[in-house]
Amino acid sequence: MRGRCSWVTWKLLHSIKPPELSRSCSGYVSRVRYLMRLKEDDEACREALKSGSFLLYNNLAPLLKSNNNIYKPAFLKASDLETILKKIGGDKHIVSESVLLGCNENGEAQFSLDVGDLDRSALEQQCEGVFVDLRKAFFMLSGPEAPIVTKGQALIRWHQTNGFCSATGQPTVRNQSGSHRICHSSGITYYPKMSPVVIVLVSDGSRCLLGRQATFPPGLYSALAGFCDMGESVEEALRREVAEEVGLEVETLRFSGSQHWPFPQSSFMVACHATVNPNKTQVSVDKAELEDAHWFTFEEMTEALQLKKPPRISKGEPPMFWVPPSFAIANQLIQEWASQQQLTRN
Ligand SMILES: NC(=O)c1ccc[n+]([C@@H]2O[C@H](COP(=O)([O-])OP(=O)(O)OC[C@H]3O[C@@H](n4cnc5c(N)ncnc54)[C@H](O)[C@@H]3O)[C@@H](O)[C@H]2O)c1
Ligand SMILES: [Mg+2]
Repeated sequence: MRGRCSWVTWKLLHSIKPPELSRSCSGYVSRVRYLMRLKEDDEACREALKSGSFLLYNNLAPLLKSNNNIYKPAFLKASDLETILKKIGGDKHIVSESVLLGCNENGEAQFSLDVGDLDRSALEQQCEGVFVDLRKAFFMLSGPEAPIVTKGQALIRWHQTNGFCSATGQPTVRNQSGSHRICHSSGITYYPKMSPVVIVLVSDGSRCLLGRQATFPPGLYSALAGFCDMGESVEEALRREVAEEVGLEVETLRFSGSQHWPFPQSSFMVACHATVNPNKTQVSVDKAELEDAHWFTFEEMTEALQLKKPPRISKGEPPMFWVPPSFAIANQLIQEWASQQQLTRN
């Protein structure tokens, strides 16, 4: 039986108008509710495709546009996309393969679309943009724009790799927004997935601990990170990862923030600060996981934070120490630690 509360909710959902028409809600609330509707209502989403904007990808590389060397994601209006597809001989129906990304400040739906089957350079020319590998794109985009670009890539990748039901082997079918896929044979609904990862900056009070994997670029050290095991809490995963990777026991931990991380598959990074007993700081590195880990001083960290790009490698010289750039949550942890140290030193 439908209770009063759910009936009211149902009425609300079905009377939602695009944000610009709904004056009673704050901009944010009306945008969220509009998106909520587009996610589940195929007809409304098909309608939004006609007036939305599109971020194109070529084999997962996003299209960026430069204005005076400032790069931005190159969102195209629906009508412009149609014109461009016509010019390069692309099928206009591929637009329906777009995945719903979000809703911009003007209340327009945003979509991501991989056009890997079309002529890359013809598209770049028509769109006056360039397809850039996502890792490189991170260095070219300003902070606030990076998340929508990674979200678009993550959703496209998820659809590309979830075309079949893992129980029956039958094809799965997406809804219009791409918010889920269903196997009609088993009835299983699949939703885009992220793996939870803890990332932790360990401090002994005056130094912080960073590690590097053998696959990292030369000289790069980062906060310790690890995937959560099934059934673990964030706190348990964090204690375990620190013990496994560097042989230390965490005494306290404090939540800092979180981030979606697209590499290599989508992870949900939960970032924390942790402390160890300053008398028990002897590191024993698990060489299967890390190539090296050691304690860094405040001065070393401050210097590394000044570098805004990966340093050049000079032949014969040892690689210069650097830390993840500002788009990585590891950088946020390091910045916070350095500010805290600065306060205690003043
Ligand atoms: N955004 C950032 O600032 C930042 C910084 C550091 C690391 N990271 C990311 O954190 C993630 C985890 O770090 P890590 O590599 O040290 O983890 P880790 O220490 O758990 O070691 C990785 C290993 O864990 C195993 N594993 C267990 N569950 C897994 C799963 N769901 N997916 C993949 N492998 C799984 C695999 O054997 C893999 O080789 C990496 O993807 C890395 O890119 C992000
Ligand atoms: Mg690790």
